[in-house]
Amino acid sequence: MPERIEALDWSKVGADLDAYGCATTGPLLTENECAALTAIYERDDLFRSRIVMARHGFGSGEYKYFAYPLVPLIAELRAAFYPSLSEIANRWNEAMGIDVRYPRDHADFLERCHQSEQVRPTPLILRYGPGDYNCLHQDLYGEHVFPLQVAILLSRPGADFTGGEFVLTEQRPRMQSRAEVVPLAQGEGLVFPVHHRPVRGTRGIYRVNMRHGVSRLRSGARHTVGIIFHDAT
Ligand SMILES: O=C(O)CCC(=O)C(=O)O
Ligand SMILES: [Fe+2]
Repeated sequence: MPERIEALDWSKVGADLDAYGCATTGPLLTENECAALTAIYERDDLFRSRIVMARHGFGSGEYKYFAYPLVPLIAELRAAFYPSLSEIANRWNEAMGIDVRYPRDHADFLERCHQSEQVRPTPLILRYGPGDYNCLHQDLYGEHVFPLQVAILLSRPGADFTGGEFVLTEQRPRMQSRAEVVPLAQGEGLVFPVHHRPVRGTRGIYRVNMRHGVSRLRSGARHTVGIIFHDAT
């Protein structure tokens, strides 16, 4: 996994995040890995909790948070993505005048979370069926926030499901909001901001507020894995 993630075009990921507020990875997980992750959704022993989205007004569908120790593939993805993302996160914080900096090693950042009682793992698998959707939201779970996250589509668009597009919105200060719909292939990842990002305007750099969600599934079943780098209270 570290080799696969190091081999991504990180300068393009950074440039796409700066320009559009998100970046696709291209093929990341194999069909077999996607199928294996989809299948473990049924393994309740691997998860710490199950959320039925409609009960909380989050949309329709459900998700489960992995328990520690994370299954190896998820642990590897989380640790391998983090170092390159931490560079982008630090550059963004500098641009936005935020003095938080992120260590190079995910274990060191988790230590910071754990010292503030953010100890519960946040990686998750989401499952949507016909008519399900995920309302626009931000994955904030406490004081400590790592500002970028990754979602990987496990299902095959057009074959396993239709509809269910990944949607990002950005709310710009005193301007109308902009939406981005991101087509993903099975096994492809998307890097996007948790809550805000810097945008260069005519009068310098400003902060735009970001939300993400999923449009209504027209048919079939859609599974996604979400990798969030801060832990939860
Ligand atoms: O199902 C999706 O594509 C969105 C998942 C999500 O909200 C997340 O990964 O944080
Ligand atoms: Fe999310």
